[in-house]
Amino acid sequence: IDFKTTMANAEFPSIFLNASGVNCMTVTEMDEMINAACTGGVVTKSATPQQREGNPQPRYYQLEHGSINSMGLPNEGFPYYLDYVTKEHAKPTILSVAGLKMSDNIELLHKIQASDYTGLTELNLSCPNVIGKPQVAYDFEETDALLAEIFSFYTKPLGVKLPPYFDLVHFDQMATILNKYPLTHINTVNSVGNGLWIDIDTEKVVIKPKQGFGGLGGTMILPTALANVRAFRQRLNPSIKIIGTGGVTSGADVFMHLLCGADMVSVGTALLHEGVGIFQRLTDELTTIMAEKGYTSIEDFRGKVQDF
Ligand SMILES: O=C(O)c1[nH]c(=O)[nH]c(=O)c1I
Repeated sequence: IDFKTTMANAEFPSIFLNASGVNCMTVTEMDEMINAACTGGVVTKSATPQQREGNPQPRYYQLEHGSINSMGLPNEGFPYYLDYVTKEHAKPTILSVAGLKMSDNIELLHKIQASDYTGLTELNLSCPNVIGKPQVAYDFEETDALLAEIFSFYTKPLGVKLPPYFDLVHFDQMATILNKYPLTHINTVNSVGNGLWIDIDTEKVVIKPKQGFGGLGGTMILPTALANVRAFRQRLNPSIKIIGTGGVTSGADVFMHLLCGADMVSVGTALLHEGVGIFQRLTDELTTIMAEKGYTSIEDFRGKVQDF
């Protein structure tokens, strides 16, 4: 079965991507993603104007059913990633950017607009771990104003990375804003912000930054991720594609994201845990499920989850 898909001007040989932040910090990691079997391409670590060390360690911790992180946007800096994505690669790239303030985002997108890069860009509106900075995408007015400013000059393919929402009215309000703009895609969900975990032997939190508060990923956020994929698929213009992210560890999880309407699926926590071999496993497991059900194409079931 062929899992290739197209978003904007990019043909992805597979529906699978890394979740930004995992396996995408350096050229070595990004090349590994591109060269791995069954990947569609690579999403870069969210880039800030300058290189950043990020938060003090430990800043990532693997839990029994997922992960918690407060990385603090460590990255090699925008020029590093723009240079990488502007080069020729065997598969498409998505350049993720995350300003620390509105003017950063505008500045970064002006630079991409002026650059030779013609691929997809993803504006991360949902980093939960920059100390003192609220997530832009939880401020509807700011998000609307930012997108209005960006699309007054930006003409290249652009998507946004969204945090999870937990209120149906918020889905309505955010979708109404997003539908105003010629976005290529949304990527939903980012980590579930500001969870907390404790080691009861030491009675200490498990990560150092932010008194142990960090974004949650992995299996435990799959129901939240599925709800966000379905809610936005129901509300967004069909022209806006969806990368489903959150909680994927098996072919069955991929199948559920696709039933909710995802066009592509990205993997974070499980990729960090298993390595890039996971994409062959997810492909094999999804293929088995489809064969058992008599599906020959993803389009036979994508977005067709049934109400009870
Ligand atoms: O702490 C991070 O670097 C981070 N961590 C996340 O879980 N999501 C994000 O978008 C980011 I930029």
